[in-house]
Amino acid sequence: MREPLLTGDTDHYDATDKDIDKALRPLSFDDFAGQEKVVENLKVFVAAAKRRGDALDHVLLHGPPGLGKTTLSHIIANELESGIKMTSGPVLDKPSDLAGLLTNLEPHDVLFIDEIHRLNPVVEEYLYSAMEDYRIDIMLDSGPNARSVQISLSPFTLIGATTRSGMLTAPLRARFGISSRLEYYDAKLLTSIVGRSAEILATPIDDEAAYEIARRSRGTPRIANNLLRRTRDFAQIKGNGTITQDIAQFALAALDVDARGLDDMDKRILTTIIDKFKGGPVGISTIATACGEEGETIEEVYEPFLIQEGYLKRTSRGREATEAAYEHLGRPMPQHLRGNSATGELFS
Ligand SMILES: Nc1ncnc2c1ncn2[C@@H]1O[C@H](COP(=O)(O)OP(=O)(O)OP(=O)(O)O)[C@@H](O)[C@H]1O
Ligand SMILES: [Mg+2]
Repeated sequence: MREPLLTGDTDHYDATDKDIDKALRPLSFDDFAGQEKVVENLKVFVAAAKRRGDALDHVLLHGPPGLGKTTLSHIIANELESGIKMTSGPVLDKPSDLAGLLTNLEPHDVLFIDEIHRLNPVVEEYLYSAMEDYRIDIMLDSGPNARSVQISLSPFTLIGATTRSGMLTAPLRARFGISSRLEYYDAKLLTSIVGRSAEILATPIDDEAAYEIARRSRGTPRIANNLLRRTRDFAQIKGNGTITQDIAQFALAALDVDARGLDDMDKRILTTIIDKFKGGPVGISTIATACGEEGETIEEVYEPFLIQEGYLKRTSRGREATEAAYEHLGRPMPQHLRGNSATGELFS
């Protein structure tokens, strides 16, 4: 089976791939390409907190997968010269799991909670006082002996990461003093990321090849790095080790990544809407069933890019394929769909 380029974290890689991942991860703000506004602001907040001797305010990082949320969290901890403890929403089953983590934090440490939109509501409740007052109330015993004790915590920074900021509850969102949205990277930035990664991997790569990989990476550094690793395999087996443009094009075609960076699932989503649902509008769950993919994954992973690139439109009645989608897939667009007449967008 083809290695999934988009979904999931790095669990499915073998050990060497994990090691490579680690090696490619930027460790300081200066190594981190792009997201200038986010990074500039974070630099100021980190410097100010350090100068005052305070813990950095809580940070929410949101945006599509693979854009650098986890990476930035490590960088923030590094720049704060603090420790970092990592966990994720679904893992924190009970309040005691959270209490265990919180009570082990040193002053100014970072607690990173990935997928924070998937916190158990009971655990989330406990997080409120921890974030606000650096204390938690723990229930000891149960039944008639039940009593609550208050535990003070070290001042700490919670960094929450999510691909679905819309799913965060209002009280939780309100407790983050800093909220940063990561955006897709342009091809130029990704070219420099590919160049840097190739250098770390000691793989020679031509400029055109780096650009070729970059522009087909769905604006996502994780994908750029994955495609680089796979093209490097092709260069070593089919070529002389150097990633040339020819090798890059060959490898990307073999990986089913098309000229605009759309992969198999992207294309499946668009062809489903066009061929099975006359271009839409069609609901996300219907698309999901027809494509054999989770609706949540489509919304989180695929749709944001397809919308940004102008292949897909979100309307009140569902998703619609755009003229660009018809064109890209080589399908004639029905006359009645031209000029948005079917979407009601002209008048909304
Ligand atoms: N700005 C950047 N410069 C260089 N490399 C980057 C940058 N952002 C991300 N990367 C690379 O992309 C990979 C994926 O980034 P990261 O794991 O931080 O994404 P994420 O936003 O946490 O994704 P997910 O939502 O899936 O958890 C990292 O291993 C890192 O090497
Ligand atoms: Mg992550």
